[in-house]
Amino acid sequence: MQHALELRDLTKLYGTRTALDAVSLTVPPGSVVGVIGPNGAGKTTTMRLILGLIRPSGGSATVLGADPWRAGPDLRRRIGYLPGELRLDSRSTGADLLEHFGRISGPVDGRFRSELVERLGLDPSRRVGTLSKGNKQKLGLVQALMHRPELLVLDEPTSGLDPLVQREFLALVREAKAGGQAVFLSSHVISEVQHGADHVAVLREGHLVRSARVADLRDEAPRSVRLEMDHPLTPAQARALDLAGLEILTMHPAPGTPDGRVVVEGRLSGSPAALIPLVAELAPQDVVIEEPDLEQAVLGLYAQPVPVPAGARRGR
Ligand SMILES: Nc1ncnc2c1ncn2[C@@H]1O[C@H](COP(=O)(O)OP(=O)(O)OP(=O)(O)O)[C@@H](O)[C@H]1O
Repeated sequence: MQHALELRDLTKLYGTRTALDAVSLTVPPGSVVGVIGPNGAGKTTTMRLILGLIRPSGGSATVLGADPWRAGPDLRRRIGYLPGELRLDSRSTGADLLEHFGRISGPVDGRFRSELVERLGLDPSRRVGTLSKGNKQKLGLVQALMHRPELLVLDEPTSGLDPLVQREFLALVREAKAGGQAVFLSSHVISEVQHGADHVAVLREGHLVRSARVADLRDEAPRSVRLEMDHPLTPAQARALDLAGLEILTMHPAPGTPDGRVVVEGRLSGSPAALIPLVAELAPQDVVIEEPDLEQAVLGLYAQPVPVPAGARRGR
């Protein structure tokens, strides 16, 4: 199957500063890849390279089988792009702008455009200059989605949107995916990537520090565990729990329990399968095993040392 998007050792230098260093990544049709990373990680640079707005210093981006730097408007029409900073003519109404973008990226199915406007709650009769940040963002999303492009490139798509509209956006992403469209989105919001993407790419200082299925990253993420017991753990019991992957962080008397209950708090790495029978044997009064904390897993990647640069290549 041909990938909708294929980055191979993609590198971008601004002067001597390496904004992106040998990043390789693929996005098959009908899938959603979320790229996440701290400020300045290279997310926007990657998107601008995919759009052919800037030229790579090394490596390549292949977008729907073409080189975006050399391709013309025909390729552009097959992509829906939401830039991080929308620059729109403030005197035009939303409807005028959608007409205008439709002429460039069309053909546009008018009924689908109206559906998007309605689902995102956009008032297209208002002049852009009078719209709030979130309402401008809705306009940007409608123009990116309305021609049902084969590839969607969305830079921080939910920025400024209220939670209900965010939810609608995630539903639209799921529908796009089900219809075979490929989606490449950037986000600072880990939960958005968790709920919207199949695959996550973590960028840091221009390096791809992790590329994994969201489900795999989630399985590896730590979970908080809390046991409430009527006796403290013996050293042998603590060792057994440790061997099952539970790092015990605290063990203290439970507040508000005069009968001497003890609360054990710990962090579990990996699956709880080995832990559960041990916990059952301890017969605790209460057990809480939290959902895996993807945010902790990703923030951990932000903090790790960046690999030694592979050596950015100039020229093509
Ligand atoms: N036109 C430019 N000239 C020089 N340096 C640039 C330019 N654009 C980006 N950079 C630098 O490239 C690096 C990557 O920037 P980029 O905007 O791609 O990051 P980002 O991940 O999108 O960050 P943010 O989350 O803050 O939007 C940064 O160090 C940035 O300062």
